[in-house]
Amino acid sequence: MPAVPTRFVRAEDFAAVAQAVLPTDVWDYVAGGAGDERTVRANEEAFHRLTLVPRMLIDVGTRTLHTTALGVPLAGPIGVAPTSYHTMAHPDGELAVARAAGAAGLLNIVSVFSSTTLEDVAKAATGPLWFQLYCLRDRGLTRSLIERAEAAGYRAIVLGVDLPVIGYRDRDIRNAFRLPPGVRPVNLPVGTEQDPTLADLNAVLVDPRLTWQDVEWIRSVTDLPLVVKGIVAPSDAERAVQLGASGVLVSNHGGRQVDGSVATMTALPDVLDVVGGSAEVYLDGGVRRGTDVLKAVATGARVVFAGRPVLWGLAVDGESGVRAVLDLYLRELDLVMATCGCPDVASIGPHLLRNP
Ligand SMILES: Cc1cc2nc3c(=O)[nH]c(=O)nc-3n(C[C@H](O)[C@H](O)[C@H](O)COP(=O)(O)O)c2cc1C
Ligand SMILES: CC(C)CC(=O)C(=O)O
Repeated sequence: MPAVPTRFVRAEDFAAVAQAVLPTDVWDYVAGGAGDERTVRANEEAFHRLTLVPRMLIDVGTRTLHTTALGVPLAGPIGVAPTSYHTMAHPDGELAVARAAGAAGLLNIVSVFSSTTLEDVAKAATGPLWFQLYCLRDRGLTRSLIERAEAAGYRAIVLGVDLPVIGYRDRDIRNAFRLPPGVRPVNLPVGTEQDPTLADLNAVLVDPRLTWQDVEWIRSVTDLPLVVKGIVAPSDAERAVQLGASGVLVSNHGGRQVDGSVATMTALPDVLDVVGGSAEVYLDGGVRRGTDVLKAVATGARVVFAGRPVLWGLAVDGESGVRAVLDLYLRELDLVMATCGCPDVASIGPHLLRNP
């Protein structure tokens, strides 16, 4: 692994520099959440509340972080959460993120609201990709996106179910946030002439009438494995798995949808109790440190994902900035595994948690 540049010793060191280089409204869009941003903070605080009980005198001379997600080999149990419109943060946008994730050997979930076509992202990628879909009002278009993702080599469909509408985001409302010039949802047939707010643009495209029947429909139109993203209720997780989901991504959208929503690390154990035996369970929200990754994996998450930190790295230095952020997670995880007595991911378990 490359040496850590001393200026950036933790993922959050990238945030301050990203804030300085991004226009204020773009920074607010990335950093912000719904309402008072209590859930944005709660996601991180839930990690802080969990304490570890490291184990000693276990041979950790040879360590591996390798794991799999739905059979896909990965260099570690940390991946890139889907986030929209990467060219807002850096001109190389999604291509830089795909190259960095591929070089690190980590899973990259690409948003349907990418500012580079899903085909171009797939061409640039050297590692595994999953495609995150919102079900659109136009079902023909929704289906064609799934077919395009299949043809381009994406290995799973990640259906986002927590965004029937964009949440009440104070910062974006104050800024009347619009996409910057030249940044467009290029996977979708949206004209370049309009200039609506992001929330209005979204309302035209995404279907707020989505129900479980539509999950069944999406399941039926693809052979790719289905992951349902945006679930915190165990009963929702159960239903998703009953309808054929291979994985559940426990997420509150980084606190961007429902202020006051339960923190994802608080929700995770209950979801695992219900579906942990029959599906893979992933988590995102507030993962900032290798210790956070360890705590989520110890609780039972297969892979965890980072959203904002990847955008910080992208804004700071394109592909190498993203690579540096991902390497920090891997480096921190490697060291915390060693110091907790875990030579591999399989040996990370609930015995490491004080109050699992
Ligand atoms: C700027 C931004 C854009 C996002 N866009 C999407 C998106 O297009 N699709 C999606 O499923 N989730 C989206 N998310 C949510 C992330 O996938 C993820 O759930 C969240 O960022 C994880 O929390 P973290 O940022 O604390 O790591 C977005 C998040 C941010 C910060
Ligand atoms: C374009 C938006 C719907 C992307 C998103 O999910 C978000 O901003 O949280």
